[in-house]
Amino acid sequence: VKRPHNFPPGPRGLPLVGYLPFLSSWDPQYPHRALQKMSKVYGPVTGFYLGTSTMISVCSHEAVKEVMLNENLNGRPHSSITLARNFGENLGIMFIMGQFWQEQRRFTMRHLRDLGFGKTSIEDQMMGEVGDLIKDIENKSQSDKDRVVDLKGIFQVSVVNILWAIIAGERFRRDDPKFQELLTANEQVFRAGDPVRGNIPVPAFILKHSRLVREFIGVKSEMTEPIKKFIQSTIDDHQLSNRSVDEARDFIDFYLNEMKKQKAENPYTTFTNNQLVATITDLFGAGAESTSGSIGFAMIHLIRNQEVQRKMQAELDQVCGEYVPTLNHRSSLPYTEAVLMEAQRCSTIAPFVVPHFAVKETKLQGYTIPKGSIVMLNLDAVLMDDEYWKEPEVFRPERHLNEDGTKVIKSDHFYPFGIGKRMCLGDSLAKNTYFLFTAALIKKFRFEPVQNEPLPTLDPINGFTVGYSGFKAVVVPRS
Ligand code: HEM
Repeated sequence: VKRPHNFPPGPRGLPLVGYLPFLSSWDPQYPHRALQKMSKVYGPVTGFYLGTSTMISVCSHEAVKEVMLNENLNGRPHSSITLARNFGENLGIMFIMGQFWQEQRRFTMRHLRDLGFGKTSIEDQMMGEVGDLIKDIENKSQSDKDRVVDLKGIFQVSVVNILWAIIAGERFRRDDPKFQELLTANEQVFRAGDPVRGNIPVPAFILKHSRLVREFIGVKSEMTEPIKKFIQSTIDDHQLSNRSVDEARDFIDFYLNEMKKQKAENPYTTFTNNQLVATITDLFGAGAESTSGSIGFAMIHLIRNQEVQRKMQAELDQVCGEYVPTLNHRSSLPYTEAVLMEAQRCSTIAPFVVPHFAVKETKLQGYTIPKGSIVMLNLDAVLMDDEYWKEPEVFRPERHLNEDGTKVIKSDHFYPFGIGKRMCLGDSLAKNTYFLFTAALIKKFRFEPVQNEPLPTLDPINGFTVGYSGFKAVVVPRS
């Protein structure tokens, strides 16, 4: 395949399929590590063909940052997976671009913020969910003679309940089977996807008729059907209640009002029912998996590092006394903050961020990036870069603290939520949720490894984002 002038260095592939058949030879298990190994040979910006698409793999802090801040690289590829998920159209927020994206993202962010994203106004509600989770774990620990608790999937309900209250004004019972089904379906969609192959633009008819191709790129979009149906029925209920802007109590109410207003004024409006369904599918998907995954990985790190757990408990006891940690305590808990940061650094749940796309020909680290290239940002490479982080594989919260441990150091190499205009839209909610749950659990319980069993693994499970493996722990209430 002839490469464009000044294209980044990289391996050559075969006609039609490009480098696709050889990619996994670099690392058969983890695509993000395969591309990191490739960058050691070709440099931090590597270019190759995947199918007929030009693919740019970006593996250094300087280059990743340059992409995130370059508006010409702020598009998203239109993959067959997202089309299959969203009524055959490009909808939602995560996978759209241009003016449509700007308009929808701005509206969504404004209202989610007003409704409590990152605000203490919803803290009571969050603390209610924290309390329920603590009770659930307490009961499970009490009912086992060795106090062993299975912590698989246990954080998801709590996290989604907070998000769902903002979106739809409702919460679920922890044991509601219908809700559990939705969460399982969501998890399956995320775990099935191949983060690199999933971007190849396979024609819809091939995707529809070939199970082999679907499996190869990890399409389980049929699993989003129950989620979409559930979202639609929630929207229908809101339509019936027909609350005006003054009575609006959640995101769906605000969106329906905007739809009504725009329908009367603007024949080309982008505010439609399907767009609302797709936006909520994005928020539900992005919010449920990522935040509960971050809590899960942090808990595994803390079980594997008992000394760190004890130090965190000592700080929590000293600062919060008998109380469960609140957002007000947060700035007085530098060690706890450093533990949370270190878990996000060692086990980022988005090793590939979300794929970016060149909307125009542009330059990156001096190379020419052709219009239409898919740009894979390797956040894991940034957070594990041994030239910046000393012994990056070692879990060491102190690296985020000043010498006497009283202040958190903000490094410009640490951006688990991305930077620039495509940055995570839920970061403020995610940070608060991640802090309140992890800190409360460590304050209330001691988590220990189960005797005679291997330690819970940190090896991530692949997918569009990566997940943690379910794990068990001995959970002992602290007095
Ligand atoms: C610990 C939890 C989370 C992490 C680590 C995380 C991380 C990220 C990252 C790295 C990106 C991509 C940035 C880029 O493309 O350059 C992203 C995008 C996004 N995130 Fe998050 N996220 C988290 C939680 C959430 C939550 C709770 C929500 C929603 C409620 C959310 C909604 C989104 C959306 C909608 C986008 C796409 C934004 C766009 O394309 O304009 N995320 N997130």
